[in-house]
Amino acid sequence: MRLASNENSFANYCGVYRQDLTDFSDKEVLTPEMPDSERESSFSEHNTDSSIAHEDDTGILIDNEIHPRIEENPLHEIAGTAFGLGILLGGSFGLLPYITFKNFNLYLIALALFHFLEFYTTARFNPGKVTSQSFLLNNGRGYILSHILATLETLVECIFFPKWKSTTYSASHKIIVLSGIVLVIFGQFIRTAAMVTAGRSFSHYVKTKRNSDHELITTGIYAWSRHPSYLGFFWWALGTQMCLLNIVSFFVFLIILWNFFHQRIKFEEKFLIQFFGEEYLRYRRRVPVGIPFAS
Ligand SMILES: C[S@@+](CC[C@H](N)C(=O)[O-])C[C@H]1O[C@@H](n2cnc3c(N)ncnc32)[C@H](O)[C@@H]1O
Repeated sequence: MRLASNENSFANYCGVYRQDLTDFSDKEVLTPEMPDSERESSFSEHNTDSSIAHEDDTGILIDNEIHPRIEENPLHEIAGTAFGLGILLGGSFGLLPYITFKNFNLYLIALALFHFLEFYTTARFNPGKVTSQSFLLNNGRGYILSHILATLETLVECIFFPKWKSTTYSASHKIIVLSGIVLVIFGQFIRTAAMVTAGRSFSHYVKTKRNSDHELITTGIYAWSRHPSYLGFFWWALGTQMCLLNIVSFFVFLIILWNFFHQRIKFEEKFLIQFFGEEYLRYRRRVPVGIPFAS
């Protein structure tokens, strides 16, 4: 007999509202990687029970730890989003020869790839939790505003300070851009590796109740950093701004992200200590986060 989880019941996404990170109420918080997006689902009583059998109309028992729930995965929406990201990726590649400041194309490629991989990795390694929201495009106002700021800064500086955005870089420009590209690749790798390693223990929500399939992960990339997906996102985001030579956005991203992850880690670890007790405390003493001075 197969088991089903209602963790991602459709209702979870219907009542999204903001929550202070210090409010440790009996809810689950969406994992947006930027501030202003501390939303949580109005989880119902189903939210942590992964051992409820679920029968479909034909009487077949469905294991929702393994199979995505169709009502949370509108296929037309997923196909449309994937198509849009593909167009962004392909268009940015295709226009490379025609754009003077090619770094912007690289930024769009990194962005398209990041959001595609969020969904793909969840679908592949954590299918019971995949939903159309797993692209993480709806990652909060702060996230969207930050990328709008980055795009505006790029445009404004391309128009008014073309030398700063020149493609014939000075040595310092070259070092900044190359370091940015390395950070984007490194950050994406760490982020995806974390999602693959954590598998079903990973969720785009901070769990405030332990699921039956939630195990403490301390191996692989989690042996090096205890919050590798946050670490990866942090460096990825800063890397994009270095690649764009965006000074203002770089510092805005740095301040916002550092504050956010500092708070988020404290919040998340309170629950991890509740779930895993001494085992987590020992792990916390042994393994650093990797984001400088964060928790
Ligand atoms: C978006 S994931 C982020 C995981 C981790 N903070 C990271 O950066 O890789 C959030 C969920 O992962 C869970 N989590 C965090 N660290 C974990 C670990 N070492 N083992 C298992 N689950 C973990 C938390 O309970 C939370 O529900």
